[in-house]
Amino acid sequence: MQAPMTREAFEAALKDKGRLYHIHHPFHQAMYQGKCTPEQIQGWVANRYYYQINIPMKDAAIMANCPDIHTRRQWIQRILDHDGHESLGETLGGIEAWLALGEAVGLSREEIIDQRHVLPGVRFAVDAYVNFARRASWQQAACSSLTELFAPEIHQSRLDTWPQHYTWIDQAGLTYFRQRLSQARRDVNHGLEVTLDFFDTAEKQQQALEILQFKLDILWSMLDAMSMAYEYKRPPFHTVTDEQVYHRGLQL
Ligand SMILES: O=C(O)c1cc(C(=O)O)c2c(n1)C(=O)C(=O)c1cc(C(=O)O)[nH]c1-2
Repeated sequence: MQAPMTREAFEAALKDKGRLYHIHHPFHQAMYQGKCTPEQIQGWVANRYYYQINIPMKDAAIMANCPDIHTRRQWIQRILDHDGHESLGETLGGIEAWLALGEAVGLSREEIIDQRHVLPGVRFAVDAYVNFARRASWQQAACSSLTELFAPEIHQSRLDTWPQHYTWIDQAGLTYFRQRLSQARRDVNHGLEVTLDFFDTAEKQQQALEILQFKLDILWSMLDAMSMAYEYKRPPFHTVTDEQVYHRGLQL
């Protein structure tokens, strides 16, 4: 039987996955180089809204599968961060902050909330994440959140480059990215502890790396769908119609 990696080597192997983070996707690279059109930025914000609103449902699914009171007491903070709560004081709930970002880039709240711009490929990728969290053990689902190891850098790159490249965007709208810097660091410390404790055999460690890859695939696939629509001008059904005919989520 193969010996497990040491805790340090396992952590390093997880962090090495950062090479495949969506910060390296051409859509994001163009964004940081100031090459995105207003339509592309708007498309990205409208589509990412679907990710934002599903994160608290994903976290609620993790909590529903978690019998440990101590973990739940900590995990619930993630839901409050996104949904907003009086205890957060001046801090805006993440979903509300994302809507403010949407307005800052020229979208109406209505067109964000009704999901008319959400591409099917983005929807399927995000849904795969939520469904995974429903089916997996809470430790496996916690592991899938570890892309947040790499998220502070991506939020910072928006704060560093947007004001200079996209002067048409009201800077007050960037609050979401500022708030996530500290929230992501706190979340990931907890997620990492859970992962390093739970995945304690060579086999389990490989599974953890595969779970993290699954999540990296989700993030990359979302941007692939956005590239097709907003960069290559090939949104779904473009050979047939100019209308955004795609469904807005089935309420079953
Ligand atoms: O803007 C980004 O590129 C980005 C990436 C990720 C991520 O790596 O999953 C998250 C976020 N943002 C984010 O804002 C966020 O709240 C968040 C929660 C989670 C998660 O998996 O629980 N990921 C992310």
